[in-house]
Amino acid sequence: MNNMFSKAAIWVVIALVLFTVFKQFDDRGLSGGATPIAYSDFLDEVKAKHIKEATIEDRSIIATTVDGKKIKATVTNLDRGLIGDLVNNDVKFDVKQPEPPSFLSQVFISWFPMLLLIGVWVFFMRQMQGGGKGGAFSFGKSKARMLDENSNAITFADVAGCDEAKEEVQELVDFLRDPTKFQKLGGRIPRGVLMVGPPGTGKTLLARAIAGEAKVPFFTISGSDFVEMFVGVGASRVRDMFENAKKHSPCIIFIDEIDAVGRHRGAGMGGGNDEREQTLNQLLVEMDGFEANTGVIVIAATNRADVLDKALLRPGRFDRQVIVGLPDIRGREQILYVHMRKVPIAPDVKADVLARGTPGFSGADLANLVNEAALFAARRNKRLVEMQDFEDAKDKIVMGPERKSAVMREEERRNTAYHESGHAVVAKLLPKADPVHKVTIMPRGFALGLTWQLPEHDRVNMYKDKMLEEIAILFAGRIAEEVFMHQMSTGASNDFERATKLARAMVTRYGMSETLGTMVYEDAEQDNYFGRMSAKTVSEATQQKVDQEIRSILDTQYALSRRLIEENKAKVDLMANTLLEWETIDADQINDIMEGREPRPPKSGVPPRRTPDSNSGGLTPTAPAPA
Ligand SMILES: Nc1ncnc2c1ncn2[C@@H]1O[C@H](COP(=O)(O)OP(=O)(O)OP(=O)(O)O)[C@@H](O)[C@H]1O
Ligand SMILES: [Zn+2]
Repeated sequence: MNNMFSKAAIWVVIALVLFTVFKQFDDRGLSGGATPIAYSDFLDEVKAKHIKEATIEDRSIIATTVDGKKIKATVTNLDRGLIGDLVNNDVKFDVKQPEPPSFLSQVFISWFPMLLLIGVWVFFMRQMQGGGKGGAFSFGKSKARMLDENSNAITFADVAGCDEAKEEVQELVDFLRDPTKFQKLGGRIPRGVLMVGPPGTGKTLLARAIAGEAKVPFFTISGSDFVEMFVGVGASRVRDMFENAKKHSPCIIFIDEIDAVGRHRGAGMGGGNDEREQTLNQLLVEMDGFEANTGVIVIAATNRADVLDKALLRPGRFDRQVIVGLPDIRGREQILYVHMRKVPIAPDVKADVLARGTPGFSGADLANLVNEAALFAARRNKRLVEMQDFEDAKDKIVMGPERKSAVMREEERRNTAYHESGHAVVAKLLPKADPVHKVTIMPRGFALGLTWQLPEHDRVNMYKDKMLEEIAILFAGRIAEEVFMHQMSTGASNDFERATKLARAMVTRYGMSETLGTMVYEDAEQDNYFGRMSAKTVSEATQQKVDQEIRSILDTQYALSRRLIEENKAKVDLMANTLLEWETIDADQINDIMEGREPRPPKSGVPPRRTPDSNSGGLTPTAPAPA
């Protein structure tokens, strides 16, 4: 935007210069070449009879001396004696009417402000319409940078440690390679993919790798480039970018930091940001306007999906999410290998040891680690980068101010490890619970860790026993924290909320309560003009009974869960310590632990697909929508 101001400023300066030049020409002529002197000196000259002739014009008097010099002075009409002096001293003089300003400068003076206004107006109109192609008015042009298929050499081999994400985007590659073939087979292609993950986890890298694998052009732009001070610029940039992309299809448009434009609308009370809203609307319009065969895929990256406008996430827009989380221990090892290829590494360097010592590091941090280590080695005049250099680089990064908050604090990791172990052990012990498939303490979204259970059958009905067990499993995380860490974290609040909802649904919807019977005590919530309200269909007394019943379900399950944790302390402890070491453990290791054996080391490989759930302190299957 500075750009635009400086351009406007240049025009103003040019106009002013022209103006003064005209003015100069005007002043020339008569007085040209005369030496200005003080009025008193002029009077002295007159009295000394040095003046031959004089011309009085408006406020100035121009005179020629006897020796032919030209002088001028400013007169004042206070001096009523001037004419007398001139006559008495034999000066030949003349009085002239002030000359009207020249035609040119007259026009200029009267029209200049008008012209300026018109100029400014045209300027804004042009960029509002986004028509400002080329020339000085290119603000509406897209700022997207294009990498064509030849200059983008990134492939999946450069992206390490996020196999799940790679697997999820493989389909996009297949589509981009040959869109028409894909369509003949009836594949439904997502137009928009949202990559969600913390900073530096390789979202940009992965998007580039998709383009690289498919050998298609890659357009990249940051959400903040759209948000300009002037209304309409962002929208026209979006339009321009899509036009451009369609010409190069099949291709990828990558929008980094989509939250800069995509925050839900009307969030800022009192007007909000019109510009951003317009830009967002334009983006939605463009995405809706794609024909299915356009062959343009829009990939957007954000580290917070929760702040995005819901309209962006609707079908046909960014309806697919790919989670790019922080790498776990295996992932970190692989990322280190990728970056170590670029520097000469001494044989004593152990990537697996480094991976273990860098919990919470993102891909970008690890790339930085290798880089810093190489710098240490260079400063020490070594030919190869040794383990010591890596250790020093790691200390530097961990100690560095920018990393302190991001590297998971040890205390928090321990807490998460016990929390997740609690969920997992109780889930393993309860007969009807779904098998525990994987446990991790890698933070993802808002969750510090996750426990995955895979349902054996598709879930149609939830039976009462199973629901009760589920409540016990939900409680187990917090209980384990209490028992082992003697503290309670906020990570469990979501677990509690879900447990309560489940219990409430059992009593009021599914009629599973013995004391209250099978009557349904709650109407479905209704949407009315004032928002959501549930119609009251039960009496105060019944309502109290309902609350009591919910309370009693929760209490019983809490007690059950607590007993199981207390009786199986050794297992919870072993699992937590295994998690602290490996960060993610799978079904085999979990079984080892439950049978009291030392868990086998993890095998690397692609874990099965999962559904991301970003708002829980641990994922256990959700009940059939107790809204
Ligand atoms: N999974 C990975 N494998 C290899 N290198 C990685 C990986 N993740 C990150 N890196 C390194 O970190 C650098 C920065 O990553 P990138 O810009 O893709 O992160 P990002 O998720 O887009 O971050 P941001 O949210 O800050 O834009 C990459 O250029 C690469 O060198
Ligand atoms: Zn939990």
